Amino acid sequence: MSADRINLLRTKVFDKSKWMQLPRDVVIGHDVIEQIPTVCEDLALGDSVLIVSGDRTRDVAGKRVEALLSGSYEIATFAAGEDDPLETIRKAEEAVAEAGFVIGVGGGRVIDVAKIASYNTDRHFISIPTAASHDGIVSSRASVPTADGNVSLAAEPPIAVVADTAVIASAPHRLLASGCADIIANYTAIRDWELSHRLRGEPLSEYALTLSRMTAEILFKNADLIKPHSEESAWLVTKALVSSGVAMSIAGSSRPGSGGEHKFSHALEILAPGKGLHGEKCGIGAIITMYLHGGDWEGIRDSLKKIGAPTTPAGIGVDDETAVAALLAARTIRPERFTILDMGLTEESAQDLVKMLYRE
Ligand SMILES: NC(=O)C1=CN([C@@H]2O[C@H](COP(=O)(O)OP(=O)(O)OC[C@H]3O[C@@H](n4cnc5c(N)ncnc54)[C@H](O)[C@@H]3O)[C@@H](O)[C@H]2O)C=CC1
Ligand SMILES: O=C(CO)COP(=O)(O)O
Ligand SMILES: [Zn+2]
Repeated sequence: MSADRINLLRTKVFDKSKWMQLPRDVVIGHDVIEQIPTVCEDLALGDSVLIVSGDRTRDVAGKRVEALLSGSYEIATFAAGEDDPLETIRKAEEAVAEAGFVIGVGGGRVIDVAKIASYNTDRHFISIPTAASHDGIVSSRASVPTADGNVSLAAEPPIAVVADTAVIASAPHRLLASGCADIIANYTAIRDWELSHRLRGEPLSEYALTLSRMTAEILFKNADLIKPHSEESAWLVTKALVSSGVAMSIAGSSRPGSGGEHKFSHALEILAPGKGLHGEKCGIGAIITMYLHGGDWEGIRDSLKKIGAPTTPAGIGVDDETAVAALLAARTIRPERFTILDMGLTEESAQDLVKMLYRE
C-alpha cells in the first residue's frame, strides 16, 4: 500500500470521534428511593435542587424525595401540569434559575419536562421514574406533543437514574405493559435500521443494534413473567428500558429503538390525539412492520397479548380507517428516517394489512 494511501486511512481512522453520554449512577430495586440523598452526595451536584413532579406523581413519590433531601438541600418544587407542554417547559426553566440541579419524579411527560429544562439551563438532571412506560426515562431525547404532532427535542441525559421497583410496581399495569411494548418494538426498529443501511448507506452501529436486539429478546423470552403489580416484573422491564436507553446513547440517536412503528405512533398522535400510550401504539405498529419485513409478526402479537398490551387499533379506541391513515402518514413523519413504511405502501395494501393483521 502506498504511503499516501496509508496516510489517508490513518486520517480517516483518527478523524472518527464519538461522544456518548451515559448515566453515571443507575440504582434499581426495592425502596432505592431512600438512596437519593447518597446518590446526590456521591455526584456532588451542589446544595440546591428543583424537584419536578406531576399532580399525581408528587403524591406517589415526589413528596418522599422532598422529605429525604430536606435538611441537606435547599429545595424548590415545580408542578408540571397537563396544560400546554411548551409553556410548562418554559415555566420549569424559570423555576430552575435558583437551583444547582434538577430531579424529575414521574412518568414520561414529567421526566421530559425536567430533562428539557435541565438541558436549556445547563443543569445536571436525575431521573426518578414512577412508571416503566417507555425508554425515554433514560435517554437524552425528549418527545413533546404539539399541535403539529410530537417533536423530538434535545434534552439532558440523566446523570443518575433511581428506579424504585416498589413505586413502579404500584403504578397501573397498563404503564408497565406499554414499556414492554416499547422494548418489543426494538425488533422492528432495528430491522428498519438495517434496511436503511443496506438501501441508503445509513451508518449503523453494530454495538447499539446488538444491545437493542438483545434487550428485546430478553423481554420477549420472559413475557410470561410480566405480571401486574409484581416487583420482579418492574425490575425486568426497568432494566430493559435502561439497556435500551444505553443503546440509543451509543448510537447517538433513537434509531436503535425507533423505526416505522414509532412513525406510525407519532402519526396517531396527530390523527387520534390522546388515544393510547406511547408504547401501546408502537407495539400495535410493530405487528404490521414486522409482517412487512417478513418476520415473526405473530410472535410480536402473542407476546404483547401475554404482557397485557393492546394488539389492535380498536384496543386503544382507534378505528381501522384512522389506523390506515396513520400507516400512510408515517412517511411524512421524520422523512429522513427511512423505514419499511417508506417503501411505497398503498392505501389498498394498508387497508388489507389492517383487516388481516388486526383481527382479535
Ligand atoms: N423522551 C422520550 O424519548 C420519549 C418521550 N415520550 C413522551 O412521554 C410522555 C408519555 O409518557 P407516559 O409515561 O406514557 O405517560 P404520562 O407521563 O402521561 O403518564 C401517564 C399517567 O400515569 C400516571 N402515573 C405515572 N406514574 C404513576 C404511578 N406510580 N402511580 C399512579 N399513576 C402514575 C401519570 O400521573 C399520568 O397520569 C409523552 O409526553 C410522550 O411524548 C414518549 C416516548 C419517548
Ligand atoms: O420512543 C423512543 C424510543 O423508544 C424515541 O423515539 P422518537 O425518536 O421516535 O421520539
Ligand atoms: Zn418509544
